[in-house]
Amino acid sequence: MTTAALSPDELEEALRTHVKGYHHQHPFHLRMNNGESTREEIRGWVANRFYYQLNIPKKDGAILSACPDREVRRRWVQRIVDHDGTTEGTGGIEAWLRLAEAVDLSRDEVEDARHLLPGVRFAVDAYVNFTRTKPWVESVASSLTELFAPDLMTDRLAAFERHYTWIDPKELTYFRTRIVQAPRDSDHGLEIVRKYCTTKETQDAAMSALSFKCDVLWSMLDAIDLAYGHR
Ligand SMILES: O=C(O)c1cc(C(=O)O)c2c(n1)C(=O)C(=O)c1cc(C(=O)O)[nH]c1-2
Repeated sequence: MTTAALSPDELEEALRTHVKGYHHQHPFHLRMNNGESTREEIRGWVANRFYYQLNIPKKDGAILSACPDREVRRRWVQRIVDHDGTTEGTGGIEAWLRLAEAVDLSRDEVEDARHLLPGVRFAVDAYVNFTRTKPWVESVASSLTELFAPDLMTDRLAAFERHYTWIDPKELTYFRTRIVQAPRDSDHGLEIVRKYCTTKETQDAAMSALSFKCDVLWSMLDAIDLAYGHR
């Protein structure tokens, strides 16, 4: 650890090294992208990931409520619109439910959380609680796992189209949309962290926030792997 504050470019570089703890390397994802997942594993993953999707707008609402910067709020609010949609049948959560139907889960069984694993619930709740209790810039830093998401989603989309042909490819809209939205979101998050984290203390906090978030995503997959993984 250095003692002096980093320049914005050095900080960005340090944040990007967190890719080494990102969940694209989790054995469950490696198998999924290799075409080795069973239908049961895919269904278990889709049903459980729904709880993450459902909670993203709540954590973005927590960030908005703590953010004093009007210009940031004007842009950040778009994330809630992206996930919740503006009318019935629109938005990311709806797209995820359509993915669930495409893997032969009913909307009911996904929405009533009957498949939700305790470990996934704890991990997702920890993320929302983090954003409710930590300084808003740290919460923004925690969202920067999105820097690494597009590559994983691009690989996932290709893997689904190639290996899991039992899933209607037109119901993979969620991933196609996020591949476009995530870079826009992470650019904004990065801009905020570069601007506000100018001391060693705030930079260390941003780094810890991003590690914490990598752990949230990793823990979700640990729980899913333990429950559904065929090894
Ligand atoms: O499927 C994935 O691997 C993945 C990862 C992440 C991420 O890295 O945080 C997000 C998403 N998906 C996602 O769909 C999403 O909407 C999202 C929002 C956020 C966030 O922290 O604000 N991360 C992610």
